[in-house]
This record gives sequence, structure tokens and C-alpha cells, in this order.
Amino acid sequence: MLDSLVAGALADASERRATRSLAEVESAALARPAAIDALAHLAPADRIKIIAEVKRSSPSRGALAEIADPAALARSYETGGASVISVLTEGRKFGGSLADLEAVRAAVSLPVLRKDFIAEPYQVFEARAAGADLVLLIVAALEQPLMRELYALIGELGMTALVETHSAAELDRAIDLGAGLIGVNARNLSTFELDQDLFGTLADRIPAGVVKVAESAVKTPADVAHYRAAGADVVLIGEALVTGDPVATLTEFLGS
Ligand SMILES: O=P(O)(O)OC[C@@H](O)[C@@H](O)c1c[nH]c2ccccc12
Repeated sequence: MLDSLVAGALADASERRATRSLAEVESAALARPAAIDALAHLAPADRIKIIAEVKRSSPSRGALAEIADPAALARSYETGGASVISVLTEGRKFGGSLADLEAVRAAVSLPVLRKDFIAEPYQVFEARAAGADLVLLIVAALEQPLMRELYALIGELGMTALVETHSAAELDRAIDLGAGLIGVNARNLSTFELDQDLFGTLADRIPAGVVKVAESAVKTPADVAHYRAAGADVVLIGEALVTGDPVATLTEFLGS
């Protein structure tokens, strides 16, 4: 499944490249105001921080929410106390787009994450050109040399990589990269199985100084507390926010 998600994302990128060349996207990326320092917003603190996701649907859960106005949703996330906004830009299975990212960028002053299946430099330049401050890199989807290249490019463009892992071996590869922001996804992107305890079993391997993100499977304040107790600095939440009242849900989760 992960392979086909990556293949689809690359096919869509190559279609966009037919009308907007790499050189054009690169100069649009360089013309943007400087990216926001996302690590400053996510630095470990007395309370948990939240990355709130704009997510319409997913291959595992199907349609979640219509989200006619992603900018309005992102403003609610900002009002509710989110630290970063994640925007799924994958179109085939998640119903997202780069237009969503641009709309969100224009609507909030928080850092914005491009959440997609990134596997070539063109997509990184696109992210910056649309105003992203962070880009997701999924270790399971990338060979180490390519991951290194993409990680370096994200840094050169002033952005922050969120490096996503799902096993001890993947975590070691993220650490080897020198990543300052590492996520553990409870969802296996090949089987879609959820393991809410995976973060806790891997957290001790993450070096001091790295910001630790627990991704997926947060439905209740108890789930937030579970990740916090296991050492998470940040939780990344999609479904619970798009299917409930975003401000009330964030307020409740941040109080836990
Ligand atoms: O909707 P949830 O269970 O709160 O999960 C959000 C987020 O972690 C999930 O959307 C996600 C994590 N990693 C990904 C990689 C690609 C696409 C989506 C994801």
C-alpha cells in the first residue's frame, strides 16, 4: 500500500511538472518569505503540544469530513491552541491538494506542514513554493541516500523535516540522519494496523534534544495523556479534530 501511495504521489507530481517546470517551482520557492522556525513552536514544554491536521479522508478510514474551507478549519485550530497545522496534500486517497496548503498558509501565522508521500526534490520545492514550513519524510518509503538528499534540501530551503518512523530500525535511520523532529506513527502505512503502544516502546531510543512526536490514534483526552506519559512532546491529530468541534476538542485535549 505504501508503495502505491508513493507511486501515485510521484505520478501526480510529474503531471504538475508538465505545466510547471522544476526551474519555475524552484524560483517560486526561493521567492517566498523565509520559513517559520517550526522547532521553536514545538520545543518541549510543561504541556503537550498539538499538530492539528486538515484531513478529508484516508485509505484506512474512508471519508471523514468534507472540509469545504480548509483555511477556516486551520483558523479554528489556531484559535484552539494548536502549535502547527498539518495539511494533507495527497489527492488520490486523502482528498487534499497544494491549493489547500496555500489557503491554510494565507490564513494562519502558525508553521504549516506539507503531509504527503514525498520522494523527489520537485515535491520539496513545491512545498516551499506553497508556503510550507515543514515537510514530512516517511522513512519506510525512502532509501537512505534519497532520504539524506531530501532531508538536506528541506534544510537548505529553511524548512524543518518531520521524519516519520514505525519501528526501531526506522528510528535508527532517522537518528542517523540527525533529525531534530522525529515522529512515531501508530499506524502501519502498509497494513493500516494501529499500535498505540509503539511510541512508548520506541521513545527511549530517541536521543535527548530531539522533539518527539506521537502520530495517529488520538480520540480522547486519555489518549493524549497516554502519549504524554510515554514521553511525547507533541501529538499529531487528524480524525478526532475534523469529525468533532475543532476548538472544543483542542481545548479539551490541551487540558489533559
Ligand atoms: O487521523 P489520526 O488517526 O489522528 O492520524 C493523523 C496522522 O497521524 C495521520 O494522518 C498520518 C500519519 N502519518 C501519515 C502519513 C501519510 C498520511 C497520513 C498520515
